[in-house]
Amino acid sequence: MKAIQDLYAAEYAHCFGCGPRNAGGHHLKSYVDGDRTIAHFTAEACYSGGVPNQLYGGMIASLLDCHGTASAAAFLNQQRGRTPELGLPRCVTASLRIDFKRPAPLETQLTITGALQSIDRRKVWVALHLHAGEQLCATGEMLAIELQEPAQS
Ligand SMILES: CCCCCCCCCCCCCCCC(=O)SCCNC(=O)CCNC(=O)[C@H](O)C(C)(C)COP(=O)(O)OP(=O)(O)OC[C@H]1O[C@@H](n2cnc3c(N)ncnc32)[C@H](O)[C@@H]1OP(=O)(O)O
Repeated sequence: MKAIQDLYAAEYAHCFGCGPRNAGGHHLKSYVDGDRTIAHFTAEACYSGGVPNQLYGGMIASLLDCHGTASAAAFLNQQRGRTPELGLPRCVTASLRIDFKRPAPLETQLTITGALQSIDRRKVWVALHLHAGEQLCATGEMLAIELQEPAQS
């Protein structure tokens, strides 16, 4: 199965967190998994927060950010009855609220999931969870917005 990010058009595939065409990026890969989305990521030791073996919060935000917009694009596609191969809507983050519940460990596989909360035209609300094993480390609530097509001249 292809990752959602691998279906982004080439000109929109440069995101630092998940763009396949960003050689220096993190290349997060998100997948549709039934009625939710899922991604896995293992952070190297250099992404430490101030406390030993604690992942930097900005990296947690990055993971939720990229997984959330990919999820929003997939959920919009599903609502419209389109298959991803026909192209994905271009969704960006308008707002992202994060609760840091427990420290997330370094060099350990993390699991990020997304669930659709609601869709109102171009606006998609996604609930996000980040786990290390059974431990819930962070939750997020995202509003992603589909970009409008540029006006034709
Ligand atoms: C051309 C280049 C394209 C590139 C496309 C690539 C896409 C595929 C690759 C994705 C790769 C992964 C990406 C990782 C995730 C990021 O990191 S994305 C980067 C971080 N995010 C940004 O830079 C977004 C910056 N903000 C914006 O560009 C604009 O504010 C937005 C979000 C596009 C919205 O602008 P707009 O289209 O003019 O929409 P606007 O009319 O202001 O608002 C529409 C509706 O949303 C509501 N709304 C807007 N903002 C908010 C908010 N913050 N809170 C609540 N409601 C809001 C409005 O009230 C309005 O509601 P209604 O009146 O319709 O009920």
